[in-house]
Amino acid sequence: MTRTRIKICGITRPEDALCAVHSGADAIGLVFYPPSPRAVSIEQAREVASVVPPLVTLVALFVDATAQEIARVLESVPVGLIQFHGNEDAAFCGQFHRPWIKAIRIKDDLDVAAACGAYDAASGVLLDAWQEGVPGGTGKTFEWSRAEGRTSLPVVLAGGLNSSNVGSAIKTLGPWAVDVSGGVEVSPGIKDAGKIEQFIAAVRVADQQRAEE
Ligand SMILES: O=C(O)c1ccccc1NCC(=O)[C@H](O)[C@H](O)COP(=O)(O)O
Repeated sequence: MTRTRIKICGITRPEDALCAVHSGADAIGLVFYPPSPRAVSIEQAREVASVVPPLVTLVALFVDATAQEIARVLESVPVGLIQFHGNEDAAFCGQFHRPWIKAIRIKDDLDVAAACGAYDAASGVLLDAWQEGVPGGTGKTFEWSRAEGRTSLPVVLAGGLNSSNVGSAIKTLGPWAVDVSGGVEVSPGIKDAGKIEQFIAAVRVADQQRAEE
């Protein structure tokens, strides 16, 4: 049975990281983008990292940060994967000797195959909703079928997911992983244990249904 991997993004507190991990999350996302209400400092990130056990991936998310800013985080925080969420090109993303994924925001007129193809050296692409002036964490979905068969890279599906819609998202696209932030929150950056558990349970139900098809 394919087990859809689960990333809980925008974690700011160790207790939320622990809750996500104990509920079955595979990855914890830390937002290093100061304008975000979910942004963490290096100190906060280290506190979160200190409770994350081995074999759970800590993902550091940047939006058009400088190479120096990114290097400073990588020196201090045990980051397993970098998520680039801005206008970074593939050469920039590849310079940190760390696995990385690139967020592709699905605007109406976007050629999804070409946009993903520009990052074929990535470990995967994170497909997210597009909203003018908001680089991520929008709480919005996009038309998942638009991404069907458009890339051979592993797909991390994001954007407006929650326990009610993640099952149909998995059924439509069969992504390698799903990513959620707002759908498991009480308020930006503060996660809800019950919502995390429900989200992960919904992913497992969808996995089971796919296996039985
Ligand atoms: O979460 C943020 O505030 C954020 C800000 C700027 C760029 C990216 C951001 N989050 C990226 C994520 O990985 C989110 O999980 C993804 O966009 C989905 O968010 P949501 O729609 O709230 O589930």
